[in-house]
Amino acid sequence: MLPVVRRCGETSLLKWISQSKIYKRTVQNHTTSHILMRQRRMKRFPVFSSSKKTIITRADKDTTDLSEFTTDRIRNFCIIAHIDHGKSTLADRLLEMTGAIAKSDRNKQVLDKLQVERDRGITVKAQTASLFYNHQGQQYLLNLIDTPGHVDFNYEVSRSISACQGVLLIVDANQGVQAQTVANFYLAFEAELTVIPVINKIDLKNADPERVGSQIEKLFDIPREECIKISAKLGTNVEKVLEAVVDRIPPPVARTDDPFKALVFDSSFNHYRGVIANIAVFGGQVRKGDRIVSAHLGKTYEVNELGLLRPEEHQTQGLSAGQVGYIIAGMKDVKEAQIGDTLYHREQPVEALPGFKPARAMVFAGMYPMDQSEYQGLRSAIERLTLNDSSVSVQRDSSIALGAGWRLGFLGLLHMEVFNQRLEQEYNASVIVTAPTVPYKAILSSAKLIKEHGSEEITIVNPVQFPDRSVVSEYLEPVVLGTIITPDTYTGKIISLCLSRRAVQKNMVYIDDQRVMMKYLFPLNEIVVDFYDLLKSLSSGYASFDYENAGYQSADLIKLDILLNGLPVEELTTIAHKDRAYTTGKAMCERLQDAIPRQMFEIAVQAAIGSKVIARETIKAYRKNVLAKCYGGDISRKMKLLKKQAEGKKKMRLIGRVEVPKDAFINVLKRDK
Ligand SMILES: Nc1nc2c(ncn2[C@@H]2O[C@H](COP(=O)(O)OP(=O)(O)OP(=O)(O)O)[C@@H](O)[C@H]2O)c(=O)[nH]1
Repeated sequence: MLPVVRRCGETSLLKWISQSKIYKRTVQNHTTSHILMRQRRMKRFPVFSSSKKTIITRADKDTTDLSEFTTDRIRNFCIIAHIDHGKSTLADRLLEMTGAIAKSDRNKQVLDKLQVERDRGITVKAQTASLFYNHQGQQYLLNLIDTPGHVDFNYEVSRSISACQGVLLIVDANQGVQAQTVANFYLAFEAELTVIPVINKIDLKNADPERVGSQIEKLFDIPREECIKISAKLGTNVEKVLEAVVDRIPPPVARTDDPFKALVFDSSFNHYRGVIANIAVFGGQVRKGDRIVSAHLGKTYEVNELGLLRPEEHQTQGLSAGQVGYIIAGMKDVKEAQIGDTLYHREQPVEALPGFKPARAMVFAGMYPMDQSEYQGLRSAIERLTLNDSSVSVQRDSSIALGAGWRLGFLGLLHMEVFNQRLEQEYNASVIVTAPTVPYKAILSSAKLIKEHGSEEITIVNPVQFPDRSVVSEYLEPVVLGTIITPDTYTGKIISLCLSRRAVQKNMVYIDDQRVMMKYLFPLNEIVVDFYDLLKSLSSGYASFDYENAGYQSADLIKLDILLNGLPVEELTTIAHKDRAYTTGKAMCERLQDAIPRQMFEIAVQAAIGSKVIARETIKAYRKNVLAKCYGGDISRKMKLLKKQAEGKKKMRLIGRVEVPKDAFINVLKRDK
């Protein structure tokens, strides 16, 4: 079916937005003019005068007393944007201008602290930094949270938003509004935060801030005059951003004379100091030596240390209502101070804050230690890392080939890779990761099974547990609503790509005279592995993509078994759409053929649906005589070679008589899509 393309003016675009799912979910009782009204209520902002003198000071380093910062002198905000639009660069510049970091640290992206962030050049973890800023003779405490841009780390953005009253929405002056700009805007909008649009990279040759300003006006109903045009790299107009933060973002609503109440919005584990919790104080105050309780476990702790993050830890005498900082209270176990927990004074219990909605895993994979003797070490590494990344779900699992391990749920494939890399870099733990799968569902028809599971509907996160067709009335696959924004020259190619992924077009509109926004309903399985890379390469990097959950749809699914000489290999079992069964099966057989060394007998590698074989490769017989290498009669050399061969065999998994090297086997698993 041919897509309907509309060039639309503001009214039709707004109409379209109002019909879209994201909009409905977000603003059921609002109209876009509410954004305007809300922004106008904060109407202390319209004039930006570059002649306004800004005095920037550095706070006293060691004896910081925050008592002068009553809530009206505090602003909490986060920086949100599409990937690479310059969040971290702007954050650096703000830190530099307010004296939190030295000028010599320019462009070092100090808030990207993790090794994985520096290696990949992306932010994966939200980072907090407190700035002292003198505006019109008044000293302000600004708490900034720099957030990741990639869709896989959206959970970080939504958590950060809960500690803020406003956001800086950064848009690249050349690329314009992109898919994650839209998604992040709605996250802020849903939380009723003040949005300050900032058009960045105006120094670029192809920058077109006017066009971007009109996109922002059309899509978000924010008057274009409210956009601040900056170059974070060169520092141009960044001062205006600081002024706008103070003028436009409302102070937090919190009272110092209420009982102490704080939300743990982030948490990490330090080997020597235990749990370090990042908190937003919603009421009252807390000081060193206070006895506080964690609502989650009901345990009492003594506050050993607290302070601001600037972005390094900077001890203070206390933290009070509206402030954001860190706290260390002798929590030694990762189960303490969970993200979303509420802290309060032992003598003044309060009702717990609502916390966070758990993240919904999009991709599941098995994770196993390389050797079972490393199981305990890996368990504690996973526990500590999930404290810092609470969007990962963990369930114990075991496999015949790989032993005891876990089934982990991630928000996407990049998230899975980053978690794996962090395990290696931060905990020195090397792991085996199995093929990723999306969470399918089945509606059971067998009364016996329904009784066993306690419900008609089951979720399948491990392909081995895929129930047979004979006991199922319907299989369901997860679907997502994808947003693609692209220059219109690439629409033809992108539509073909989407159709090849079983996607159904929902909408297509022009957001300006060259750029198109398309909405497609995708089976999640079709985009999880390589869709984003393909989209980028066929649009020369210009198209952007974001998606949100859109529930489940009925699907013709099958379980695909891989057999070695007739015996099924449990770990290679996958769930596939019926139309994809042959290509997936054939590709896996071919890879397995390459991965298994020849043995003394012929090996049949087969892909099968039930008892029906759909693809086959053969590994020819071969005799590997290690001793043939030994001419002469050196017995010690012969023994060494035999020992080496025996050690090699230990790393083999036996399937029937077939020896499969463990690592080769995993390589097949990893690339089964
Ligand atoms: N020319 C120019 N380049 C900029 C400007 N701001 C940022 N950049 C560059 O854009 C790239 C991305 O900047 P980042 O600050 O890492 O972007 P980000 O939004 O934090 O990226 P993620 O955290 O990965 O989403 C870097 O190469 C920056 O040097 C600017 O004002 N002008």
